[in-house]
Amino acid sequence: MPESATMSKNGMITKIHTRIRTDPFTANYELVGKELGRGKFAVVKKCIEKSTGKQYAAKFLRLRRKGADCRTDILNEIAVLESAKTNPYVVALHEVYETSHDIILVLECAAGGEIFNQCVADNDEAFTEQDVIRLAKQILNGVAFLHRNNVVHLDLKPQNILLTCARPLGDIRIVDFGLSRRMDNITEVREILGTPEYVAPEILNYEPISTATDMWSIGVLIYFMLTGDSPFLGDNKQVTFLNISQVNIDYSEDTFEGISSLAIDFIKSVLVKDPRMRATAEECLNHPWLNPHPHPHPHSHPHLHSRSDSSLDEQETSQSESEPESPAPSPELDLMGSYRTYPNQGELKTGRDAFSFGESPFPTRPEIQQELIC
Ligand SMILES: Nc1ncnc2c1ncn2[C@@H]1O[C@H](COP(=O)(O)OP(=O)(O)OP(=O)(O)O)[C@@H](O)[C@H]1O
Repeated sequence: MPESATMSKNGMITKIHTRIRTDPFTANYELVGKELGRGKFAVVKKCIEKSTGKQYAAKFLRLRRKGADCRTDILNEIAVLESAKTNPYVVALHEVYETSHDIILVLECAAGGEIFNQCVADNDEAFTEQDVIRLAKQILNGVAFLHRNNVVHLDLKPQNILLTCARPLGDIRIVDFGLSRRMDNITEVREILGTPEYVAPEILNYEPISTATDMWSIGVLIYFMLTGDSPFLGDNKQVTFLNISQVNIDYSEDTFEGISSLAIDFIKSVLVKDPRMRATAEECLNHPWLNPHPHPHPHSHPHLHSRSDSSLDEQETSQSESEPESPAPSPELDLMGSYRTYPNQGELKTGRDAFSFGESPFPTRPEIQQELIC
């Protein structure tokens, strides 16, 4: 029986099609190994389906959080996973169980773990720029799919981008749709959501959230994947928020040593304060950085150690084979119908001139500090 509730609250979808099983989870699955991870309200454990011997990740979501019933939030997470089931880069939902305390999402197991680990790894464990290009295309493919379906993720960060395999480097899977929202069910979302380092300026300014909010997080994510540095991270949350609010970014040659100027240009196209001026996921997929270049950058970067077994597929296209119905738009045409051009490498600016304190006022609303989900 499909779940019957259909009401939406603040962009949440609660109509789901997956049957919620109430027979014992442990009758059908065996928990194995240690935890795969945990978040604020969930623990994720590896399990084996007894009937098939297949490995999955069981996400145990507490039904009550801080004394409140969170069933609606969990149904929303399930509904978003269902809506993206044809996209290969969104983690697949296999089954759902309910116990007296938890709802258990049986998910495809992304055995390679979080990309975070490789972002901060040294030398031979770290991503090459070619790795980042391949993985960025996959992330954007998944996010473009969500955005075409009017879904915003709102918590894109390296802990929520997993790998099917770490070595050899596999493919990405986007996880954790706990904060995701449907944009067409609401006129505006004015909630404070996300993780401090990755939140967009409009969130700090208490302005409406849109698909562009995810694009900001993608800019932060790609910066981190390329350099190993979190671009806005300060010594404390206030400094981090100030850096975000003023778009204080280090594009210096030191930080980007050996990284192509096209990569910097890509990041600059999304780390733009005005959400309306940010490149969309589709535009990003058409950015020259992500499309084969006849003269690859010859230098290496200390963080971006070259990997002989890199699984880069230069031929990988921006659109997944599973989405033939969605042809890529013209590279220059954005959703507003206006034209966006990508600057040549020669026009790119690098250096610390991006650092300027005191231009735009930092939001002082006390509730922003309080409400931010950290
Ligand atoms: N399908 C999966 N395969 C392997 N590991 C997973 C899977 N899903 C989640 N994990 C691991 O568990 C961690 C927590 O999962 P997830 O982010 O979905 O939980 P959460 O409680 O919703 O997190 P948050 O508190 O950030 O909202 C992930 O960062 C990841 O390391």
